[in-house]
Amino acid sequence: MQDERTRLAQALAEAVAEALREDLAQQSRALLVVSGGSTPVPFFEALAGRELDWSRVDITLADERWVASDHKDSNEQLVRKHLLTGPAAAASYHTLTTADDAPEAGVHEVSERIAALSWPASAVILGMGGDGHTASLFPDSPQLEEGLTTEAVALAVHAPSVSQGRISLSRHRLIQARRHFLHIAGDDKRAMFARAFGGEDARELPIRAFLGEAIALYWAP
Ligand SMILES: O=C1O[C@H](COP(=O)(O)O)[C@@H](O)[C@H](O)[C@H]1O
Repeated sequence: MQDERTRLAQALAEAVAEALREDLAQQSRALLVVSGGSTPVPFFEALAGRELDWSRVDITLADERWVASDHKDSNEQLVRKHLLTGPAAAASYHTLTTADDAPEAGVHEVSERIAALSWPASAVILGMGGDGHTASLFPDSPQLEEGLTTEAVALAVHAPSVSQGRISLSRHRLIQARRHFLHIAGDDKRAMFARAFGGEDARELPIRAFLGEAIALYWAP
């Protein structure tokens, strides 16, 4: 099982590295949007070693927990530890947090920072939680409707199912990419993906809001 996840991570890393190389041949900078959580670690490690001109790559996250960057739940910490190493250490990372106490206070500054990057992104890699959430667009969040419909770059998010406030890029912003990938692992995620694929209501399973786009599924047991 672990071998299959490692192979999957390597295949995804090669596809994303190739996307970045292709775009960097045509433009001065390329943007990569990655997800947090636990699934991306082997992908980050595989991608970090790929040879390309990382000094012209900007990296940001699809979503972040509103915690300090050295907090164990910080997605940024995950990126710094597992992706911004080796050749990829030359990339520029753009944080989704500020020094403010709450995401509502920081969302404007974050949105301006992220809007200034080279959109459309070369690649957006989404994850999916066991409840069908993606980025921080949670089915039980009062901000879900806003996240699915706003044309703003990002929004502050709270949900009963998660303890920390969050910031998430909006659906509108996340679909602004040349390539989309969905990276998931495990039989429970496959079953959730099949359920999502078989229905339409993104308010029930937010990942559905991205399945109408061309999205490459990377799954391993
Ligand atoms: O909370 C989050 O969850 C999803 C899925 O994470 P995983 O650990 O089940 O892979 C992730 O895509 C998102 O970025 C993260 O903040």
